Amino acid sequence: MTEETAEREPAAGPGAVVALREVGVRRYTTDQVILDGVDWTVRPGEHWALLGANGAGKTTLLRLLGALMHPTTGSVEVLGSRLGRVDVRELRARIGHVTSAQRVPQDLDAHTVVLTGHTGTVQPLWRMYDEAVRQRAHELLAELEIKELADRPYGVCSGGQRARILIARALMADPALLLLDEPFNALDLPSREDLVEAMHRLAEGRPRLATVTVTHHLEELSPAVSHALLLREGRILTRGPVEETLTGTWLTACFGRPIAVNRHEGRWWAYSGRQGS
Ligand SMILES: Nc1ncnc2c1ncn2[C@@H]1O[C@H](COP(=O)(O)OP(=O)(O)OP(=O)(O)O)[C@@H](O)[C@H]1O
Repeated sequence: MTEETAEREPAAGPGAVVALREVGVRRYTTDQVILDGVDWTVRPGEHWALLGANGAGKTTLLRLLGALMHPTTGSVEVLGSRLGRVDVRELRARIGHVTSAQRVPQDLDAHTVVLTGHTGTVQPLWRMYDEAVRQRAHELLAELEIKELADRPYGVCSGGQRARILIARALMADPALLLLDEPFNALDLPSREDLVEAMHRLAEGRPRLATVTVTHHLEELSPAVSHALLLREGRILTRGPVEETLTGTWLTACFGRPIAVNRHEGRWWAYSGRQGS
């Protein structure tokens, strides 16, 4: 099995949330190839898991989707706008991007952090938040089941609570595309399960929302995850419906060691046997 087994992507057609064609990213300083030949379409209502070993290019791919960088070669279309031909600030405002790189003043309370999602700012712009906007922030906290955190400083919230606050913040713009870069990082088991459940509910309540989640662990995927893209050394190994892509064979190829995969009631788990056993 080689990279060439990733068949060519059919034309995206109108209405695609994301359409990447022959995308390459290269570092000019070192000439390092970070992404190469990436063809990918995400459609409304699809929920993608983005998997690959450390350094495979997952975060870079997510940054392209978030209009935070441009490709070196190929074309990136997000929400109908082609990068390079559009005001990226306007485009970014329509994309929800949850990443640990998000700067959040630690003394802001959770409700205010969510409000900053309305303006896409680090600090609150109070004159921009009317009663309806404030109410919406409360509703999103309630939807993520953290309404009791409204007045709590972000800095004292736990990792799982922060993840949900940042998701609520990202949803303030009512995005058609939600990007999540390792949202489960460092969560304990109950927090992980709460977040998996929250992601599931979110998907069910928003039939046209598309999501892309970078993760290292299949256990973190909600039953709503419909598709997966597996990256290896900057190239797509395989992409498509989870039934076809989240298999022991593909994950073994992706991570370079034997991996067995199981699924039960929509949830996944994976483990690696001893080499050669
Ligand atoms: N700004 C940069 N300057 C130099 N190299 C970079 C830069 N950004 C990414 N890279 C390199 O590109 C490769 C892919 O990085 P990326 O962060 O996209 O991988 P990843 O799959 O998200 O990894 P991880 O699972 O470890 O987070 C790595 O080798 C990384 O060192």
